[in-house]
Amino acid sequence: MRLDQLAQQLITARLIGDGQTECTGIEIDSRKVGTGDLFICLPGFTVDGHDYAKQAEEQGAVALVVERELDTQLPQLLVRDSRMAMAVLANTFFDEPSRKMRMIGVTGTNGKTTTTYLIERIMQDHGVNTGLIGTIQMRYDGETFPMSGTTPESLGLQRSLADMVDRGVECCVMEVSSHALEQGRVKGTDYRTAIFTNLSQDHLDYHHSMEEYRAAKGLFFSRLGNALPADSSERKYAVLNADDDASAEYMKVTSAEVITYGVERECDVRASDIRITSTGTFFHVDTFKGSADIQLRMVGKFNVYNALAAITAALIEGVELDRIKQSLESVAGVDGRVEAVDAGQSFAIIVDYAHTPDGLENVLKTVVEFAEKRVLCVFGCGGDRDRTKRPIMGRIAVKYSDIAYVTSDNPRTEDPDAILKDIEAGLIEDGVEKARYTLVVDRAEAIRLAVAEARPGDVVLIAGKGHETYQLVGKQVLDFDDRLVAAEAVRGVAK
Ligand SMILES: CC(=O)N[C@H]1[C@@H](OP(=O)(O)OP(=O)(O)OC[C@H]2O[C@@H](n3ccc(=O)[nH]c3=O)[C@H](O)[C@@H]2O)O[C@H](CO)[C@@H](O)[C@@H]1O[C@H](C)C(=O)N[C@@H](C)C(=O)N[C@H](CCC(=O)O)C(=O)O
Ligand SMILES: Nc1ncnc2c1ncn2[C@@H]1O[C@H](COP(=O)(O)OP(=O)(O)OP(=O)(O)O)[C@@H](O)[C@H]1O
Ligand SMILES: N[C@H](CCC[C@H](N)C(=O)O)C(=O)O
Ligand SMILES: [Mg+2]
Repeated sequence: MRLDQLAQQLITARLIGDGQTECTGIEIDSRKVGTGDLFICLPGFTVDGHDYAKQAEEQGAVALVVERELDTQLPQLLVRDSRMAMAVLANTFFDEPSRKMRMIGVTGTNGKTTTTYLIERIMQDHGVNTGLIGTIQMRYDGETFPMSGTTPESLGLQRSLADMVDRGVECCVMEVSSHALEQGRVKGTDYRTAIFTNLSQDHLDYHHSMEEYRAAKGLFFSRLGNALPADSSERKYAVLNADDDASAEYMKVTSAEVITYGVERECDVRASDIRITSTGTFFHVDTFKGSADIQLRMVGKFNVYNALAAITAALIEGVELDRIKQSLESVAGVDGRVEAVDAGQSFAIIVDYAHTPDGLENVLKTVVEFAEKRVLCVFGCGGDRDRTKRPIMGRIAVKYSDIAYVTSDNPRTEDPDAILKDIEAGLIEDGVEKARYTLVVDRAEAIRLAVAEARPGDVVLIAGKGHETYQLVGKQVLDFDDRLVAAEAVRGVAK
């Protein structure tokens, strides 16, 4: 595509140099630039992409997108915000792929991955070729691709969506994080349905306050339908959790049709008669397309909410309720979410991805319900992330468990001991007795201690890392899988 054609999409951009330049690709990482690429200089959070323009040029870049004019022979497109420009350019370059599929996006603090997996299963079972993008992986057309975060940058996203279209994908269900919304990673992506799961504390390192965090998620609903031409008859849907107070605000800012789901409050898709056991969750659901009894194989009241969100999205897509029921009942679980580890031990071990105060409270409440005896909870808090959630999670862990093993969960560049101390601060403030918890920096050791302590009827809950197969320490990525470490610990104790 010619540079001046791309420039046309940005009315305030200033083109410096030859607009006839043909750009055969777009790139944001100088190390990946190839001949013919347009290199977009992003002022990052750690380094400035403008400093890599020279390297990009040496690797074959033919033009640049910049926020300040650089001293170079290459043609430049001068823009106010290159991250936002990237979203527009990528969407244009890849020919607006989101308009060629049915797009379903899921935002919220917890439950995004689970909800997307449920929707993917229902749509696939219904014969719709469906792609998925989220925390665990991206997958479509029988292939899986690793992910380094939850929602890709706009460039990677549009590239992947275009590939999905080329490979016959008809529907794409994806997680949309608050970081993504705030940074414009999904700008211009045309969603048919936007789902909200819930809002609770997380990421305050990035969003600073709950108000800012709530507003970031609100962008998903206020922008919904904005990409449509005025005369379009295409409908847009905001699927909101009636039991979460933030929904009232999102209802006000969206021009899409609102459909609500929930348990406690009056809503369009409502569950009742919820019964939780150690092997599954039963509920009755009344919808605008009939009623059903559903027996999930997944445990926890929170999974009823995830299922309700998935049911609503699938009803919008025209799937019949009894087909939805069949699909939901066939899902054994999501990788690393309330996943049982069975190494032949006489007590239960559960690995879960709860890494927020609300997530931890929910999973612990669930475990407490079916634990015959004690609950032993191994958990930590991520480094270089929201520090204010640490003492809160500490308090929650001791409130619901008999012994808490406070340990490391991706300390990243922070001092692991200091993170544990931040968690302990909440316990010291509350005067929690020392016998109720222990600080163990080494996560494998913490798991071994919990497993050695466990007796028949107890439950060991290992929270925070779920599907992750690594521990991030400093800049290193070390192999680590809670499920394997727990199974090894059981074998070690048995010896
Ligand atoms: C805070 C944040 O969102 N950071 C993202 C951002 O990093 P950054 O701005 O620091 O990038 P940078 O390293 O400064 O680089 C700036 C530019 O220079 C370029 N560069 C850099 C080095 C070089 O040699 N050559 C070069 O061209 C880079 O490619 C980039 O274009 O852009 C990077 C590249 O796209 C992302 O990988 C990175 O995510 C980091 C890893 C991250 O931790 N993000 C988290 C906070 C995040 O976004 N999480 C949410 C999930 C939240 C949830 O699930 O609840 C997510 O959606 O993933
Ligand atoms: N609807 C929900 N409400 C509250 N907690 C939930 C809900 N669904 C899942 N959880 C808890 O949160 C954890 C993470 O769930 P999931 O991976 O589906 O969320 P996510 O929003 O994708 O997380 P991330 O922001 O890291 O991508 C689960 O392991 C579970 O403990
Ligand atoms: N999407 C979340 C995942 C947290 C997972 C947890 N294991 C941690 O590293 O804190 C984040 O990037 O903040
Ligand atoms: Mg996720």
